Amino acid sequence: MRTPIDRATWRTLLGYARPQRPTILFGGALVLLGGLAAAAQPLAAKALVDRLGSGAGITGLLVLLVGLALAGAMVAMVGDYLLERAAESVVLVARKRLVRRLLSLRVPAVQRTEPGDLLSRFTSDTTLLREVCTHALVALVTGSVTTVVMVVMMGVMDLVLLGITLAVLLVVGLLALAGMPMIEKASHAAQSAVGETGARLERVLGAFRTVKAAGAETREIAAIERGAENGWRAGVRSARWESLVHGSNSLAVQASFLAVLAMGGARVATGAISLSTLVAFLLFLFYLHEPIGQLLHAGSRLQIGLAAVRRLSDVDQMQTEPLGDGGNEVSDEGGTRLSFADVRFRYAPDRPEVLRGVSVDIPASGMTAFVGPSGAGKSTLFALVERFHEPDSGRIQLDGRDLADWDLAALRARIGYVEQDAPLLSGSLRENLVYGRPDATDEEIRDVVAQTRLDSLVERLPDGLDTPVGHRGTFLSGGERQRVALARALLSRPRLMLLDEITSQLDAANEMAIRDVVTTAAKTMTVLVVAHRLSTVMQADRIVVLDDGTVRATGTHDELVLNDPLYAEFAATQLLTGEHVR
Ligand SMILES: Nc1ncnc2c1ncn2[C@@H]1O[C@H](COP(=O)(O)OP(=O)(O)OP(=O)(O)O)[C@@H](O)[C@H]1O
Repeated sequence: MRTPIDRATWRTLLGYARPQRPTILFGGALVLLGGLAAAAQPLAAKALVDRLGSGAGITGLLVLLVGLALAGAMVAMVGDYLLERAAESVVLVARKRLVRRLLSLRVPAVQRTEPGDLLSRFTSDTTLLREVCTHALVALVTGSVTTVVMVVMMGVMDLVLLGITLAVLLVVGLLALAGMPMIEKASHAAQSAVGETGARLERVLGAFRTVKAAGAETREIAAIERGAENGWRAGVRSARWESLVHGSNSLAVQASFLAVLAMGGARVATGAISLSTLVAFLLFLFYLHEPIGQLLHAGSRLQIGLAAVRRLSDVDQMQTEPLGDGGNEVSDEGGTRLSFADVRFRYAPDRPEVLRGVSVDIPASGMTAFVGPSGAGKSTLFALVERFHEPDSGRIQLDGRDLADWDLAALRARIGYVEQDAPLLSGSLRENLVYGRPDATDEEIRDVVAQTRLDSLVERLPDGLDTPVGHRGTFLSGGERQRVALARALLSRPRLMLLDEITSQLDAANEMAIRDVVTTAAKTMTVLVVAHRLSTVMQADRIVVLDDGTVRATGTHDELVLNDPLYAEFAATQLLTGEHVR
């Protein structure tokens, strides 16, 4: 039963093939020509038998037969190459389209997915389009045309024998039609299982040390094997239906061959048809095997392709945003004003409200520290400024303009963001440093490396700045990662700097140095820090105390200690320090 979704899937499938239309049409025409050349062979054979009977010369005909066979094969070969080429191009276009789509996804959309599953769509599902968009589509056309031509020829030979043939073929056709949707369903299940296994594997490799430390290898292997077995089962189910559909072709041709042989023999005996007609008819029947096989194969491949298109189209349904276009915009314009007015936000409708009416104005210069208990919503505020998420209500304004009115790339280009845990990207230290500003000069790099006290690390590394940092920066210590992340943000010279607990893993000497760097930075840009250390908090020009999604108080450390007993207690008991609260 075809539904509108199926039609949409079909349209998408054809959309993948559309850019390759000229090559597919030309290649398909050549393949069709090759097929027709093969179809003409029985006619030449019939003439040969007739001439043999009448004792006439057959050399010319033989040359024609050989010529036909050779020309047909050559033309089909070129056509095949063109289709293969188009097939590769289809995969390339599908991958380019998908990668643009994936990188355009909004943060919450990606957070709801499993990266491993998205990866399998890129690597595995696009490959399945290869054959489907070209060979299968062409085979559908060439198979149909060749079948029709052959059937007409066979009708010209003898209508009775054609009637017998068609009756047998009808049975096969019905069988095949019944099997097709099953192939699509099983193939979709097989691909989904590949995605699930990929996701599970990504989970393990992403937290490999945790898996090892927990001794969970055997459990994880079992889970991944179960997923792989599910994929195998679905693949076997698909293979079963495919063999049934393909096998029915041989069955049909053989059954009709026998029926035509018996009936044809009787008709030759009664003189209703000549022997050469029977031979030609049987040859047609024999050749018919090929286009029908093509049709059935194309049909089943198309089902597999439709399943892949469905999985690729899932990504099209996910929320996207405009792409960033380069890196940070270096600015010497100074800081930027930021204000939150009654901002409310929850991560999902079924989640509790994280921000419950946050209002605060942050002037264009100096350092503002956000403090508060774990889960108060500090990092969430930063995520809203970066527009990773949109507030449910209220307004956030940058330089007096609603964030929603900013061009997203321009907005993010003004912000330097060092997230909690400071994850790095695999690649060299240099690549990580210039990630937000690929055009940074060596001198600028040297400068931030010195500021963030990374120079001694660079000296120690075997290839200096060009030493790889490992997946997510695992070759570096937590404190080094934090300093690299800060250096990266500083190099971008943003107007607004968001620093989320960037000193949590630093020793006292490094922390002091970094604090000085941040204080200096706060002279030329707006710096917002989430801080758990009293020393950082005391350095701030103003402190915003967040508690349970609301602003409890704002002021300097001294003001707050005097006016807000809860802050005083919090500073004394919860901020990490050896220092005493004045
Ligand atoms: N992506 C997310 N999806 C759903 N809930 C989330 C998500 N991120 C954070 N939360 C929840 O939102 C609340 C606020 O988290 P947030 O990270 O903003 O707190 P925080 O004040 O920065 O805490 P910490 O000091 O521990 O970093 C927490 O209860 C957290 O569980």
